[in-house]
Amino acid sequence: MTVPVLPRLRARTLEAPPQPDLFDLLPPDVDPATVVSWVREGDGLIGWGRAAASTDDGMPSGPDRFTAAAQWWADLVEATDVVDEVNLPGTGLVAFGSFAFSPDSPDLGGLVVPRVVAGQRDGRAWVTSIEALDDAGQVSTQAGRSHTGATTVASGQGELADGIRLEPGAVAPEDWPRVIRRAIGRIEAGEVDKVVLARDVRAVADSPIDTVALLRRLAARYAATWTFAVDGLVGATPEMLVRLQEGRVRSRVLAGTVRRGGTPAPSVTEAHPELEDQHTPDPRLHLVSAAKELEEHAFAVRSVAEKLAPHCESLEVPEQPFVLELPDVYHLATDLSGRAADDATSLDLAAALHPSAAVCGTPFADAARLIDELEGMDRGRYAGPVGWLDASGDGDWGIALRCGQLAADALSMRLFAGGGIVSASDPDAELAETEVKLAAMRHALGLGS
Ligand SMILES: C=C(O[C@H]1C=CC=C(C(=O)O)[C@@H]1O)C(=O)O
Repeated sequence: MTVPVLPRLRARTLEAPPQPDLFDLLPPDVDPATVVSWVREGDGLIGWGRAAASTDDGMPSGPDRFTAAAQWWADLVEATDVVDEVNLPGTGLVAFGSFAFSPDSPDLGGLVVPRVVAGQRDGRAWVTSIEALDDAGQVSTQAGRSHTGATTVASGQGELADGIRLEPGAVAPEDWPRVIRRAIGRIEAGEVDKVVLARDVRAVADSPIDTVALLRRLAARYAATWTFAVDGLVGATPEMLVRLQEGRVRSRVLAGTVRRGGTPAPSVTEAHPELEDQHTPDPRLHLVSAAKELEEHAFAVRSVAEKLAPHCESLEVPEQPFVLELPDVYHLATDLSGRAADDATSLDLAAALHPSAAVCGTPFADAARLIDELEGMDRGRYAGPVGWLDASGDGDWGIALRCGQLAADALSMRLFAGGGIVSASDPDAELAETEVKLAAMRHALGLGS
């Protein structure tokens, strides 16, 4: 057995002036492959450089990927000297992470600690520099070369590669309705109640695709989502798997989608009196009244509530969903909140919740098997947890949706989109739903929405 030798780190957090745009702090010569992000409506965390990564230390694979990363983090926290003048969630030592959807994926993901993290929330801002120490407890020469000048305004960034084109992924779009029909057959045969199926599309470029350009475009158009980047996985997710901050637990569950501008059904529920004008061609009407959408949503909420409840002393689960408005789609959404009852970290909670019915299905083991059989691809870290945690265990973990995975040479990117399939699903509408969910990444790549 190889015992990983952890680096000794020193993390120092200082208060800093708030920034109109966190991405402006990225140094002009930043290595885009190291850029990490978790930003929503201007607040959040970004980072660059690499002080440590769980994958550098030989993490075990498969179902152990979360516990192995959690242990690595606990050991690293123990071995790090921290000076924190701000003391908020996200200050001091922070790791960003993303994890594979499936334990069988070759790309299992893990945690990464940047050299510099800049953060802001509610008018307070800070910069944390993280340096490796040598045996004598001095900053090592290599770490000394890291970027700490977080007030440098980045210039010359944000250029998109020319000539980006889209190519079919594992399943061609015209074949997708046939895959959905097979899934519906299996649902009707009683194998599963719901399965979430996803497809990929390849974006190919003539010159490297710039992570920072993608982030800036996503943050500008999808400000109400969490704009993320970890190890080349870049996107803007509207779904918060779990947030743990100062003992408070929250989760935003999404399931049930309609295109903005789609045709509504002519009925309404009491939960949305503002939609009572039945002559308004409002697609939200369809969302709040269609049995298919409500059923799909209820599956997803139940799966999160059941897994969160053992970790909470109280958990509020609203009876009715609300409609979340995004630039391209409306979603049915439910926000759950509670008080933590144990010492589970945000990463432990994310591991307990993954995979939720919003990305897998119910019952989950059968749905996972069906995904494997029908999708014909490895999801990689799409639909897995993505986010950050600090030394106290507080953190945010979203579900990696509306995203793409950059290839190591940055000359191509796999884009992903999926949807929940229940017995009442319409195969052609499901294809259209994946197309509209791909709009975020098409926009980020400068291909229109
Ligand atoms: C699987 C995806 O969306 C999930 C999240 C929100 C709504 C969903 C739906 O309505 O099917 C999906 O469960 C995706 O965006 O790739």
